Amino acid sequence: MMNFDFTPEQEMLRQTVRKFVDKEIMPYIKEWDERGEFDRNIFKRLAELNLMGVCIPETYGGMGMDYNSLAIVCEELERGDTAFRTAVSVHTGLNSLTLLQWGTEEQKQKYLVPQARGEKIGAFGLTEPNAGSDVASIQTTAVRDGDDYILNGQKTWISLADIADHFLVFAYTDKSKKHRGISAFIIERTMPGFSSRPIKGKLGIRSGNTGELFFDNVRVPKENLLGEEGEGFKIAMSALDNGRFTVAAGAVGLIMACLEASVKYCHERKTFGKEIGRHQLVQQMIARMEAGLQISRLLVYKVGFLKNEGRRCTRETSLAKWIACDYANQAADDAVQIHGAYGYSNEYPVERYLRNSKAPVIYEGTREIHTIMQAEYVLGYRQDKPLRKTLPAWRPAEN
Ligand SMILES: CCCCCCCC(=O)SCCNC(=O)CCNC(=O)[C@H](O)C(C)(C)COP(=O)(O)OP(=O)(O)OC[C@H]1O[C@@H](n2cnc3c(N)ncnc32)[C@H](O)[C@@H]1OP(=O)(O)O
Repeated sequence: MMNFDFTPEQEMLRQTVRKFVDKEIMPYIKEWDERGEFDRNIFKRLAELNLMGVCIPETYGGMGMDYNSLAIVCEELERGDTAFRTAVSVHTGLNSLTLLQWGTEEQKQKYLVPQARGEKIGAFGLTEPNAGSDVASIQTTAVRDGDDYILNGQKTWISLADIADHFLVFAYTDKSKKHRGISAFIIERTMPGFSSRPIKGKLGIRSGNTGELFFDNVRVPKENLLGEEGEGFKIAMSALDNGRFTVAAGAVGLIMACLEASVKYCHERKTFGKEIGRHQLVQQMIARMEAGLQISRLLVYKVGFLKNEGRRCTRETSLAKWIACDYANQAADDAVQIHGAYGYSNEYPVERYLRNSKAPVIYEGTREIHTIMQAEYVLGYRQDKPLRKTLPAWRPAEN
């Protein structure tokens, strides 16, 4: 059965996040963006609003809502700013859901529960200076030493690098096995030999924290191996399935923001004796934004639906991520164009939208990676195999 209605709980959730964004992000975002600093208080507030583990089961400290509720949170947050949605994507999408899927009961109790409650922040360390799209090229190593592993290497472009308490980190335990020799580890910031530093001078998502991680003989107990040795590549990819879903949902929010600002400006600004909204080439841009919004939303909620059913949806997620981020990038470009010269200044928010819209087209699989994946699926070169551990289907809480 298909149902496009939101539940009263989902509507309430949307209103909660929207109110939070309007009151606690919008008035300050220009200043945070200019300063290029992440406001740590945001996480505290998100935790107070129970938004740090929306779709994590209540038994693990979350709200127990469905996967589309997470999409709603991401949409509304990115309507405020891409950086804050990115933070939630990393904390919940890439980290917490991966712990839920692959973690042992002990790991869930120790790491997932405090993350879902918002007491601790989680992040994800995969990309390296010489390994972005080509994940199997990572050089970080983890060598077994008694009951521990010794990690050495470096990660870059890590969201929340200087903020997170826990990181999922990917390293080779056996280089000879190629991608099947990568393993996943839970690393704590306090482990000796771990350090981080911020990356400065970003085009966009300036109010977010992005940085590098360094592992200098970090001793990690074997209990912190996530999944089995050699399962790291699959764990990273399944984490990206969750992360990309939230990125796509966020892109929907960015299109909403572009439309909101553009519609307002279309009614305010007059040229040739009429509101600019009356000019057909401006209308074309507005129509393209609306089409992008509706198409992207359908793709995102379909992924949420499949996730609720407990079905693997790598293919659908990749499509949603690619299309929604491309539309958001186009919508931001159109929004600046509609605002003309004013769109080029930070007097209006649309220049920030354009700068921000570029990151999601690059991170969590570039536009090019997703284009290739889609072609490979259609041509029959790529098939999704069943996984040893799957993300649990969503079940409504019993009263
Ligand atoms: C802009 C400023 C901020 C920048 C921030 C940057 C930080 C980030 O974005 S974080 C991560 C970004 N990185 C990515 O998104 C990586 C992009 N690359 C990919 O997605 C993949 O490597 C991709 C699609 C190219 C495929 O790689 P490829 O080497 O062909 O692997 P592939 O053959 O498909 O799969 C290898 C194995 O993994 C399994 N696998 C593939 N996908 C999945 C999945 N989704 N779930 C589980 N297992 C999977 C396969 O079944 C296969 O298993 P087996 O070993 O049993 O055969």
